[in-house]
Formats: sequence, C-alpha cells, structure tokens
Amino acid sequence: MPIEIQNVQKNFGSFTALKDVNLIIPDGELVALLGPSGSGKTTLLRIIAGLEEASSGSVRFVGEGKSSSKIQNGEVGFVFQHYALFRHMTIAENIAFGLEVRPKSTRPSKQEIQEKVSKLLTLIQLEKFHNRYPHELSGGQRQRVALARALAIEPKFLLLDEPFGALDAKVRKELRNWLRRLHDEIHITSVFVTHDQEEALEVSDRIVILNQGQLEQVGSPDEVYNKPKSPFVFHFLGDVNLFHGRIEEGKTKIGNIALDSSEHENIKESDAVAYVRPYDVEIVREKEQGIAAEIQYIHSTGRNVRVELKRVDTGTLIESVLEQETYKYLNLLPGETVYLRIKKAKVYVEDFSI
Ligand SMILES: Nc1ncnc2c1ncn2[C@@H]1O[C@H](COP(=O)(O)OP(=O)(O)OP(=O)(O)O)[C@@H](O)[C@H]1O
Repeated sequence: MPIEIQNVQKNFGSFTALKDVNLIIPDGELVALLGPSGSGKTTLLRIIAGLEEASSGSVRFVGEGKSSSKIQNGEVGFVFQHYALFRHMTIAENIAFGLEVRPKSTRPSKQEIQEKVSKLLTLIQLEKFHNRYPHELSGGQRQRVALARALAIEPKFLLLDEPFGALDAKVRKELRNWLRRLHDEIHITSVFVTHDQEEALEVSDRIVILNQGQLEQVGSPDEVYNKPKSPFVFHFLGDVNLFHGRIEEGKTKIGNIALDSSEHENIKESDAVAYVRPYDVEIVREKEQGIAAEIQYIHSTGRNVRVELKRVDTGTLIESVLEQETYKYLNLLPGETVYLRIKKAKVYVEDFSI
C-alpha cells in the first residue's frame, strides 16, 4: 500500500520542524529518509507512524481511505535504534510476543505461531539460536531479532528509525546488505531513517533528502547522487571541490579551462560554481588545458590515493582521488606543481538555483 503525505507541517511552539512536505511512498518500496541532524527525519517518520500529529496536512495510506491517526495497531512494524528485546524471554519467545498477546479471537494457534517463528528465524538466519536469550547475542544479531519481531505481526508497513545506528561500521554494513536482500524477498512498504549517506545510497529504492524541515530532493540513489538538484544535495552526498568561474554561452570558464555546460546554454553570462567530486579531478603533467596547483599532501588509502593540492592562482585547496596505478604512473611528490583537469562537473549559477 502506498503512503501519501500531503502538505505536512509540524510546529513545536514557534519552531517549524517540517514545512510543506509532499511525498508519495510507493507500494513495496524501501525508502530512506536522509538528512543532517535536526532536519526532521524522525519527526516525519513519527507522523507517518501516527505517533505524532502533524500541525497541518495529512498522511493517507492509499487504497483503504485511512489517515494515519486511524491506522490500526498491528498494521505497522517498528524497529528502533535501541529496540530493547525482552531480556527474560528467549529469541523465539521475543519473536512470538506480538502474536501471543493478541486477543483470543484473532490469535493464531500455538502451532501456527511456532511455524511462523521458525520461518522468521530462518529469514534472519538465526535458526540455531532460538533458545538463546538476548544477552547471548551480538548487537547485530539482536537487531535482526528486533526486525523479525516487527515482521511477526505481518504489518502492512515497516518503519525503522536508525535501525543500525548503534552498531559498529562493519556490522552496520553487513546488516544493511542483509536488509536489502530481505526487502527484495518480502517487498513490504518500508521507510527508514538514517543520517548515513552510504547506507541510504546502498540500501534504498528511493531516497528522500531533508534539509531544515523541507524536502530537498526525492529520487533513486542514482538520481540523487548523479543529478543532485541543489548544491546542498551535492555537498551532503559526498566530498566535493568547488571551482568558481563564469558561464559564457554554454561554457563554464575556470582559470584557463572551459567546461561544456550545455544545460546553461541560454545563459549569456553569469558567475557560476562547478561542483566536482575528488575522483573527477584529474592530475596531469602537461601544462596545456590544466589549472596549475601545488601538491600539499599525498595519502594512500589502500585502493586509492588522495592528493591535496593548492591552486596556484587562487590558493583554494582541492582534493583529487586517483587509482594507485595512475598515481604510480605520474610519480607525484609533495611540493611539485601539476595541472588539474575536470572530468565531470555539475555547474550551478551563482545564485544557487538551476
Ligand atoms: N518534541 C519536540 N519539541 C521541540 N522540538 C522538537 C521536538 N522534537 C523534535 N524537535 C526539533 O525538531 C527538529 C527536527 O527533529 P528530528 O528529531 O525530526 O530531527 P532528525 O532529522 O531526526 O535529527 P537526528 O538525526 O539528530 O535524530 C529538531 O530541531 C528538534 O530539536
């Protein structure tokens, strides 16, 4: 079932935490709410869940004519960052809990519950641990149990608030791959909050980027990463270098180089900023068609080499990321002057609208 969010606004006293949010969460998709701290992610999730009331606007679960305030208990499964499992219950008992506490009329039989729990244990790959207690599991395993417990009631929606936030980087990575595969299997409409760009890009079908209570961009990971609608999105999704220049009839001139900017061909003249990812800054030794820069530091990070440079003309610091092979071929040394070329850029006119 899709979720339709219309003109949602949320005020806390005189503070506006969400402003005019319009969004459709398509049926069966895994959608990430991504944004910096305080951007309104959790508030939006809580409003979708019906745990918080919007100051104005509506959330509709399309198809059944329901608004979120009327959503039935049991239609939504929650997983939070610290989802305390019941300590005195085994893993299997924890997963069964939501079914066991149902009124007799809707409660499945003992055998049905057992079968369901065993299916979920297989899904979270913890079959062998059904008799363990939560303290006998790792953090990542516990979060998988929390997810199974949320799924046991067969919710129509799954809402996750920083589900892997408390885990270390390696376990986080494993769990997010696992969540992606799980979602491919069960296709339940899911919304998860994260402030981790990589997590959102790797896991979700669609990313909703929030900034100061407003939607900045909504799109597939590929769209938001490769076609960021605003400088904010560009910045937020990864390291970036800024090159100030001027657009003149379809070209952006930066120092002595010119970039093709056909998207701005109707602009006769304007100040502009080119946003360039570090791996799109190429280092060459030939002077022609390059921006002169002095190498400041070189850090090898294993697979890649990160080179920090200082433009000779403006003194601006620039970061370039090279493959080890290119680095070896160029034989770079700190203090040397080299030349920069831009492989790919996104050019914004100076008033920051596109
Ligand atoms: N109950 C509340 N009373 C007053 N202000 C609140 C309340 N809840 C949230 N806010 C404010 O609303 C804004 C959005 O908060 P929210 O928790 O939605 O942000 P977030 O994007 O989830 O941030 P984080 O990543 O830090 O959890 C923040 O500035 C926060 O201080």
